[in-house]
Amino acid sequence: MPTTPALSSTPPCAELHLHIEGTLEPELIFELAGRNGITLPYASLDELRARYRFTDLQSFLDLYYANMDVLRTEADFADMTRAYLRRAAAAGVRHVEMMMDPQAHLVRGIPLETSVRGVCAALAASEEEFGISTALIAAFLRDRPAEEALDVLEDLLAMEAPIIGIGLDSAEVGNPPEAFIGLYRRAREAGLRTVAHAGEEGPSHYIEQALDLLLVDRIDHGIRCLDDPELVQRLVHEKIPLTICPLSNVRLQAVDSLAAHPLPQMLEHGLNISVNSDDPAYFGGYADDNFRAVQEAFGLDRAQLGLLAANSIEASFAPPGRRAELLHEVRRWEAAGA
Ligand code: HPA
Ligand SMILES: [Zn+2]
Repeated sequence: MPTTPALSSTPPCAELHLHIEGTLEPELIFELAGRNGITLPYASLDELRARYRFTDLQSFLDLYYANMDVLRTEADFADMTRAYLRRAAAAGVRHVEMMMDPQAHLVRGIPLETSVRGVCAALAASEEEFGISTALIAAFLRDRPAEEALDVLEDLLAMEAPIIGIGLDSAEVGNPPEAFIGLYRRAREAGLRTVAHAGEEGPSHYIEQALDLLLVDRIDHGIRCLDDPELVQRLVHEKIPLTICPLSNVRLQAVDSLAAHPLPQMLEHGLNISVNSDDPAYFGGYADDNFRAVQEAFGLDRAQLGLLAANSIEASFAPPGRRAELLHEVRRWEAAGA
């Protein structure tokens, strides 16, 4: 008798909250350091891995920015991106909207062209190589001056960088969205989509600011919305997608434990939430690991996992035809388990 292929236990999905620099695995850090003649401040993989214990967002960002130093050439950026796409394909990711942090490279003396061209070279081959459709989001660092962000956006537009939108990331508390109104206005004028991290560590009113002042299409994280029931109702009513990163929230101690993660309440409220990996090399897993973690922690059934996956596709900026195709794949996945 022919054997039927094993059904994947996690659904096909779109990954909407992914920092490409956060996919730099320890092995690749050492490989790129060797290739570029860089002496790392760690003698071994184990010594590096021992640093992956975080107490909050900043403790992670310190290591995240330090490790980026190994990214020097277009090929380095392309290799990192290709490694992510390969792993994401195995995780069931069928479409990715990837953030990159151009400023984090510019401040190290890496030209915009180098980082953007390197990432884009891998993205351009992604559909054919991995079956993953892609879009690129330029994320701006909220702990650096807004004028600098605007200059970088102008440079990205001038070089016709193939970006679909902009985002806002880095240290949240004390860096509210309001400083970036001009940046987001310019992005909208240029026809770009907009997202922003809000309510990861920062208060719920940063989420309101991102909506009211930056007019974002999506909120990255947003878990702190539960502190404000009226805001939750608004997010439901206005169908604002929130890109949730469960393992990230645990590792950065934004929640006390996975069991204490608000994902079930968010589903119950009817929020459009999706499951994402954020910085998978640092937080203990890719999209499939995040799906498995919440499935086990909350006993989610196939329909609930399918809903999370369908949310990710509906919240994506993929063209309607691609969205329809991917939603069909999710329905097939759901039905295969019935
Ligand atoms: O999880 C994150 N939060 C904020 N900024 C970031 N930049 C990379 N990852 C993150
Ligand atoms: Zn993030």
